[in-house]
Amino acid sequence: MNLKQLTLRQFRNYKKVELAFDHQVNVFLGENAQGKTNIIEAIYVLALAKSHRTSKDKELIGWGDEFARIQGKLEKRSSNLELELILSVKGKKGKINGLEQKKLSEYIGAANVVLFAPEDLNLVKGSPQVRRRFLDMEMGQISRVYLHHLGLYQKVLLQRNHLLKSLQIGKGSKEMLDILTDQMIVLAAEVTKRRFEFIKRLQKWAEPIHYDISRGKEELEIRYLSATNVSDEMDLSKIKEEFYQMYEKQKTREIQRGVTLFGPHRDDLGFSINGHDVQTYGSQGQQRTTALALKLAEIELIYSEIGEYPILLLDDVLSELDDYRQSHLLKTIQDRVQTFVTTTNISGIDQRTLNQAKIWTVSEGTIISE
Ligand SMILES: Nc1ncnc2c1ncn2[C@@H]1O[C@H](COP(=O)(O)OP(=O)(O)OP(=O)(O)O)[C@@H](O)[C@H]1O
Repeated sequence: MNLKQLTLRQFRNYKKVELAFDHQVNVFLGENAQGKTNIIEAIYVLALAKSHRTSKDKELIGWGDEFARIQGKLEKRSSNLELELILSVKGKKGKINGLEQKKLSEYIGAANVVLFAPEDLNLVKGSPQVRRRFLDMEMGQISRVYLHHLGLYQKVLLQRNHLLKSLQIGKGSKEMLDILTDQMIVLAAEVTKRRFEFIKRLQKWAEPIHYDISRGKEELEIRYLSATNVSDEMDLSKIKEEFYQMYEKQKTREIQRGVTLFGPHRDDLGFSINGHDVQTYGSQGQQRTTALALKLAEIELIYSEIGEYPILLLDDVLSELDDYRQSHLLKTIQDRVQTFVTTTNISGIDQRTLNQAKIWTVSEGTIISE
């Protein structure tokens, strides 16, 4: 999949910009705070209708402007694909080939991106929220059904939490709690089952990649961690049954605390190397290798799912990787994966990568190709 053209209108510090891409690798070079990440972010938002840096769409709209528009012309499976996303204070709308999509979940996934940013180096040791977000963003773009169930789960969870807050102060109906719990269990089971399956597939790709980057020394294992007794061997009905029993048992405690204490919104991912937990024992280098292996695995996984390589976005991360890790990255992208890179300093980038690249200079919201 290739992005051929990107047009921005009132997006962050870009009033109006139109860029045509005819190279496999595009490097955005510039000082700090000039708008390099904003370009990477625009491509990410074009594909996923969500930013990787903020949950507030308002921040994406240029200061003093009413709306922002991102348009992209892509080549996917040898045909043309036009995407358009409009963000305004009222909400956002997505168009595919000029047709407005009724739901954003129908828009997301038309284009696929994999982003690797400095905060991803924190994927292993950061908060569980970072890992859940990783799961949801990656799975969302390859499975509409997952996105659909996740959205419904979050809605019911919100209602249930409101009700638990009321019950905590002696208001609200316990019958209603049972109804919402039943609804939530169905969705929680769907989300959990799919996450188990995704982790299994990700593991299949990440393990050999990690083994390779660690020069045959390390075996990576990824686990889905749930505070409940569900496991990846269970079928959907068994998972539901487990959830049902657990929520029954925890009902009084949840009312006392006024919040839903268990479920996919509290789950996590665990990583181990040669049987030892990376979160606890991993060196910085091992965490980096794990994060890189996960990103490279994602690229392969998307290819295996949709038969097309995603677009790779590398935000200020190349200089964080040593030569050996960079050359692994290069091996993956070579002639296959269209890549957008931001950097403040070209010297941190492998010369072979630069040989295939077009360099764009970014300064105060203007972009010039060199
Ligand atoms: N909504 C907005 N409207 C206008 N300008 C904005 C908006 N949001 C951010 N900016 C501006 O965008 C610039 C930051 O751009 P960006 O985050 O892309 O920096 P960068 O070039 O990637 O820098 P660094 O190397 O430090 O990450 C800042 O000057 C900031 O003031």
